[in-house]
Amino acid sequence: MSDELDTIVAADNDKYMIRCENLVKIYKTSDVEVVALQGLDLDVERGELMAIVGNSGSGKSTLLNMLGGLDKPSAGNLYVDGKDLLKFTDKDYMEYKRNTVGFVWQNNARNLVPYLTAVQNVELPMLLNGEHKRRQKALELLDRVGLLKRKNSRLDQMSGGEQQRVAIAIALANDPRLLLADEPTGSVDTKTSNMILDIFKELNKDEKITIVIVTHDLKLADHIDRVVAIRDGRTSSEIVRKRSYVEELNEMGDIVLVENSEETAHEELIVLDRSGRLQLPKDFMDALEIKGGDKVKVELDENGEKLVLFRSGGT
Ligand SMILES: Nc1ncnc2c1ncn2[C@@H]1O[C@H](COP(=O)(O)OP(=O)(O)OP(=O)(O)O)[C@@H](O)[C@H]1O
Repeated sequence: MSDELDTIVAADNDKYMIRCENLVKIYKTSDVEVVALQGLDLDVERGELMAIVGNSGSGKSTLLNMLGGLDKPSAGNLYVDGKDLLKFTDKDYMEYKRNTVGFVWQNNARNLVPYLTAVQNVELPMLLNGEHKRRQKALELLDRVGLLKRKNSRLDQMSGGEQQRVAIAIALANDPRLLLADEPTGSVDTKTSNMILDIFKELNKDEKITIVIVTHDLKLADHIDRVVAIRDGRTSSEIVRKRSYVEELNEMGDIVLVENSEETAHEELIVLDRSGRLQLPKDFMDALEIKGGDKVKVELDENGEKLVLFRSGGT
């Protein structure tokens, strides 16, 4: 690649917090190979708060593990914060996990030490990083997740939702630019789930942290501007929250017409991959009574504006 092209590509990659191009992950066990990601494309802009949804086994956790630097892709390109993860050495990965990315797991046992207090739990990663002023920062982080009053409670004396908020404080201890959350509301009630989402929204707005949430919780996804669906290890569709007219007016001027406008609509879009391939949503396939491997006919309508798809043999 020429120096000039190199610079352009680097600048382009730098615009995004995450760029996945044709990302492939193959797990090899003694006798089988599982293709968990089969050429996934995904761009996430800096400062975005977005969600990834998909059925069990579609590759969500695999993707999150790649983004978190916990596992290496088998092929494709993966840039996070302008860094090319496929070129990472073990040392680069260690620094990346220490400085760039924070992780909130669904399973608290992975985040937390039950016999330590909330504040001790938050201090722990800073201790490992040799950070000074740990206590003060840990208290600030607990305050940010609304748990300052519970600072001296042992984790096993706290509810699941409170533990999850401590887990968020821990994930923030290294000032990550990217926060990854795997089913963060998986085991909590609706009220707690809303509270956790509010914390993410505040962090995203105030601290400009890019946040990627993997979730099965469609109610949670309803409150997020961009939701990307993964099917069979590929990006299949994208749901974008359309801003309401009232919301746009609210943002334009100093007259607040409506305090809290929830009247927004979501629009589902199918994502074309970089080669122009698309994955049809399952309900469309069911409606046309077609399945994978069938042949279909694709035509443009008379104005050349719309794509029309026919079942093979149909008209
Ligand atoms: N370490 C591994 N070794 C072998 N196969 C794996 C491994 N991890 C994941 N897989 C396989 O890769 C595919 C994608 O799994 P993944 O866990 O990413 O899906 P998921 O969408 O996160 O599912 P869930 O919602 O159930 O967590 C599955 O077929 C799974 O069995």
